[in-house]
Amino acid sequence: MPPPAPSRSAPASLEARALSAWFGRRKVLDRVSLTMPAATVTALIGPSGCGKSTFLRMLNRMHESVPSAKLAGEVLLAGHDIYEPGERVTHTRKRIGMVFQKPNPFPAMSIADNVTAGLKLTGTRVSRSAKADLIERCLSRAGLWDEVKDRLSSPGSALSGGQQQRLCIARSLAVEPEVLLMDEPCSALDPTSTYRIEQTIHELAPEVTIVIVTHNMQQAARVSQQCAFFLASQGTPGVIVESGDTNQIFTNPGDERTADYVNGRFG
Ligand SMILES: Nc1ncnc2c1ncn2[C@@H]1O[C@H](COP(=O)(O)OP(=O)(O)OP(=O)(O)O)[C@@H](O)[C@H]1O
Repeated sequence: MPPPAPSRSAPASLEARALSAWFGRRKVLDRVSLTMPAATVTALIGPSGCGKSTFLRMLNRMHESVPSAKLAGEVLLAGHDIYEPGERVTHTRKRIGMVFQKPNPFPAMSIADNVTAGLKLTGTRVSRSAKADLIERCLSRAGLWDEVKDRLSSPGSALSGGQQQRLCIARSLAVEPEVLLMDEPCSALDPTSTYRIEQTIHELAPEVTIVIVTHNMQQAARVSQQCAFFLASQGTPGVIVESGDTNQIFTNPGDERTADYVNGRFG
């Protein structure tokens, strides 16, 4: 059994207000607004190139790390704009974690050290005695503890792709984020590993607000409570055509383009 220590952070709401994005002079998103309620899973869906990843990367200030990138608009985390002057990027990234498409554990670092790797980067102090508990708790929350508890000092590279992705989730959880962003976290994984990650998302959802980009419509339907459909038609910047309850988006969407996309008629 994992240690009983509860999560120190509570899930927070996230709200994008009129977010626009540019790469150089090219505008790729136009005034996109979306509320992502606390403790829910929001799936971002839409054809390739419509701006889903760019939108996701603006939610924790990763977009601005691209030299040519610009943005306008606001992102409210629990009501406060993360882009307000004086807001520190490291503080935002601690509160809003990210899991990428390709699992990226530190290959030579042990499984245990991978879990705690983010603590130093974000300036989070944990006593030596609390560290072991934290490692067990995060690996348990990421659904990996039972598979690795007897080999915590093995390198991260010794794990399968799906296990590596769950290790990355554990690493994100170690700094107790209030929101977890996931950019196609299963696209490099086999169906069994995908199923295991989806289970992990289900288990985490009450404790962490999750926003996930996925190309897999079945996955969006399985894991999310809310869905936003992005589209960029004929070279115009991406917009959200429709967002709302996942069940409604899949069974009774309000826009014909949404119906065509979720039914596989394009994209
Ligand atoms: N670093 C970059 N420099 C220049 N243009 C970029 C960069 N990253 C993305 N773009 C462009 O911005 C637009 C949106 O890309 P983005 O990756 O956000 O779309 P997406 O919907 O996530 O696509 P996919 O589903 O294929 O991952 C695309 O036209 C893309 O070519």
